Amino acid sequence: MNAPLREPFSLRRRNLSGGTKPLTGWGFANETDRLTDVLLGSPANLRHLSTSSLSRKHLREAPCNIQVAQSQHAEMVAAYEHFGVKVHMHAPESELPMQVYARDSSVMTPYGAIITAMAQWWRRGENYAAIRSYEKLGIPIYDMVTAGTFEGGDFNVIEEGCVLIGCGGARTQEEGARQVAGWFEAEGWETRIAFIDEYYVHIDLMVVPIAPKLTAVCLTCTEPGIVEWLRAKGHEIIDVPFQDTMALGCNFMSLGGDRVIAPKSSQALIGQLRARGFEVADIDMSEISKTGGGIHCMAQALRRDAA
Ligand SMILES: NC(=O)NCCC[C@H](N)C(=O)O
Repeated sequence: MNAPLREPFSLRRRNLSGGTKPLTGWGFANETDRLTDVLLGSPANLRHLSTSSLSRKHLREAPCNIQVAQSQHAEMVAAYEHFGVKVHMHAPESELPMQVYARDSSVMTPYGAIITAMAQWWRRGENYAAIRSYEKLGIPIYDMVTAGTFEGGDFNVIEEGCVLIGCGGARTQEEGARQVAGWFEAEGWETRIAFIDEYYVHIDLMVVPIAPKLTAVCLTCTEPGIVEWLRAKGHEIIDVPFQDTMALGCNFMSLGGDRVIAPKSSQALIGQLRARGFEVADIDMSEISKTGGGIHCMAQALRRDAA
């Protein structure tokens, strides 16, 4: 495999009128291409905070055992390494209790990274830490969200040149969603905004790509219009039951090449994937997910190679 080609780091690589050139050494066209490099966050400073209805429920009933959560995260890291994926880590900062959710503070695109605009004050510093991470990695910034808030779990590349943007209001605001959509429309992409209830936090709780034209969706909570749109594009859908979805069971990571890292509790999804011949690394994420996110929320794909 060729080493990523270096291009000078910059804070705005985006061509303002569109037509930005894709990076050569980083990024990806499809969320289902072969993952070679992933950016993760350390759980060293993880705290179980009242961040969403989902995390609050566990705070009330049985708060997260942080040590167990950290060992579950280590198992997830080992799974990436087992599959030959190079793991890059944000430098942990003690002031950032949710840095483990590396999906949200930035978004990797074919043109460079977007620095998002976190909604909750205790996560805002993650955006600055992410700029430092990309500088260290030598990955230029495509642009930074300036119109309201936008979180990376709401940027969902459905297929090459097509993005579904979640907008629940509390995390990603419509202003932020429309700013990002506008950038990608200028690049010639198809964009679609999915308005979701803030209870679900981000769109990647309920819609996650598995393989080309194969997408996991929680049909119970996803707008029928979004499901029809996916089907009209020829996507086959694996339905993830509502209860599993609320336990982050639809929040897994496609590694490409029919390989997936998924939470052990998501038995219906795992059964369907194995029946189709997928290799699934199933990891017990039950403790760490009490803090409100899953495997997809914890990962930012930095590079994927097309088959
Ligand atoms: N993409 C995601 O859904 N991320 C999960 C973030 C969980 C974190 N506790 C939060 O509420 O911000």
